[in-house]
Amino acid sequence: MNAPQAIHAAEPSFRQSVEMMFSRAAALMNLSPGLEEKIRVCNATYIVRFGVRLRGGIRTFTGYRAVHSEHMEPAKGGIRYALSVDQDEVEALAALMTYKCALVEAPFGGAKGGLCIDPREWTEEELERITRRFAYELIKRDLINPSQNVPAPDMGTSEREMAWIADQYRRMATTDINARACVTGKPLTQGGIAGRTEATGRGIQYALREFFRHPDDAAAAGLVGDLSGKRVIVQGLGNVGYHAAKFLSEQDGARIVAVVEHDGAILDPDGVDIEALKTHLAACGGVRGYAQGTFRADAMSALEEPCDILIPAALEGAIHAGNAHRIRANLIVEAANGPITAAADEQLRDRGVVIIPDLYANAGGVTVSYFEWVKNLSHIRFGRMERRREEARHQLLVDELDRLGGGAPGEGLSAGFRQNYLRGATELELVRSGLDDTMRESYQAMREVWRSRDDVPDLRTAAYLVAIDRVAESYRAMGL
Ligand SMILES: NC(=O)c1ccc[n+]([C@@H]2O[C@H](COP(=O)([O-])OP(=O)(O)OC[C@H]3O[C@@H](n4cnc5c(N)ncnc54)[C@H](O)[C@@H]3O)[C@@H](O)[C@H]2O)c1
Repeated sequence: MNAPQAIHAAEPSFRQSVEMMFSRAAALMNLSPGLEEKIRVCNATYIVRFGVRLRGGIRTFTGYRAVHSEHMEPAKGGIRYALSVDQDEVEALAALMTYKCALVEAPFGGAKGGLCIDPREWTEEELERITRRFAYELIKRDLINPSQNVPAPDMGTSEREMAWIADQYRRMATTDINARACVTGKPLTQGGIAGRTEATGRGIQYALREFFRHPDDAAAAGLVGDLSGKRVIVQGLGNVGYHAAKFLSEQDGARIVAVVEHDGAILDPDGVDIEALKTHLAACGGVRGYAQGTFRADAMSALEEPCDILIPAALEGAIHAGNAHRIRANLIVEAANGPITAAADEQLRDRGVVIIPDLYANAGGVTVSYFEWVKNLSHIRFGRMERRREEARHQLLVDELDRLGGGAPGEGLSAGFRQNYLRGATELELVRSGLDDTMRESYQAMREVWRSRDDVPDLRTAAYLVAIDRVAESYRAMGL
């Protein structure tokens, strides 16, 4: 993985940037200073250095697991493999997980982990040994545990690493009947759920559809109509960027006019063929050499091309004080975590660019992870099954989802999800409808605050207000 080129040298760190966004919203609330600080700071970060015997001798790696909040347990958040990983980064990402889960009402605290490693340097067999060793360190300290701390994939990791982690946990916690729920984003054969791999990109699609269902919101960005024909630039054709670009171009008629990757950008005003480029990327390790469109070696400058919608889906700090004034998109959807620094955020807002914030935009992953976790804990298939025999257990699962969602039976699930569940939809249909409902409802909650309060300047502040209020309420209710 490339070291990030982002976060402008003169700007605050990623964690400070998240804290600034938090504080901007908190200033509009009546939190006691003590409670505000309690919510803002990261509870604990575990740092481990471990050696693994690999080709060329013993290599030492540094890994992290930050737990930002435990107002609900388990704490939830991905594990990242990248050279950018450090304490500041995992704490920023863990904080975002707290607020994200609160916004989409996934009943979790916030966590994040990472290993400072370039996964491309190692063979699959070596990566398995490194991953199992890292998992061992975290499992020993209950930093991977179905009821306390549940990782998922993030940048540089996928269902493959999650399967190794789940297996490592199963071997170490042999009597834990809920072992499969120790990690989400697993392969289907290992207790995963249909639609998890695509979930974050799918969530971006649902978020954008919901945005364009509100002509006033689109107008605020100077846009009309729906997604059809909109020019889109995507940065990062990994899990999130690929699925978002694929769904938007194949199902909504959007035109992907540029894809920005670590080794350059492909520009094509007629629309990049996402499948073909993805195949090239997988085979060649980059976009250089792709036959269609125009290749540009200065990848970052491609973010500044004119477009309707910019989707940064790679690293934090991609849009910073040094390039924000050159961004020509009307609407930016933060598929990555923290792709816009606090300083750039203000510049863009002053210029009338609308930003759909990370807390909301990329919450599809954790939403479907929540479904997977519940499926693992309930030990029944999630979706179509033999109705009569399973009916009672179905009802139990529906009630349990309601309860975990914070409501009495019948209150916590949206009507669409409940209806699909009870008609015996397939797992994939169920996951997609549950995700769609979540993205719609969370948008409404955020929008309501944005539109109803003069002192709330943008969707990001609104998202933080909703999230902080829910976390504060949880702390107030349980006592500190
Ligand atoms: N995977 C998820 O479910 C999920 C959920 C929520 C948020 N996110 C966030 O989305 C972002 C991407 O995660 P992912 O899972 O898609 O990662 P990934 O590892 O699958 O893909 C990242 C992509 O970005 C590219 N990239 C790396 N450096 C780059 C650079 N300098 N310029 C342009 N492209 C570059 C990589 O080549 C790769 O194609 C991260 O910020 C992550 O935290 C991921």
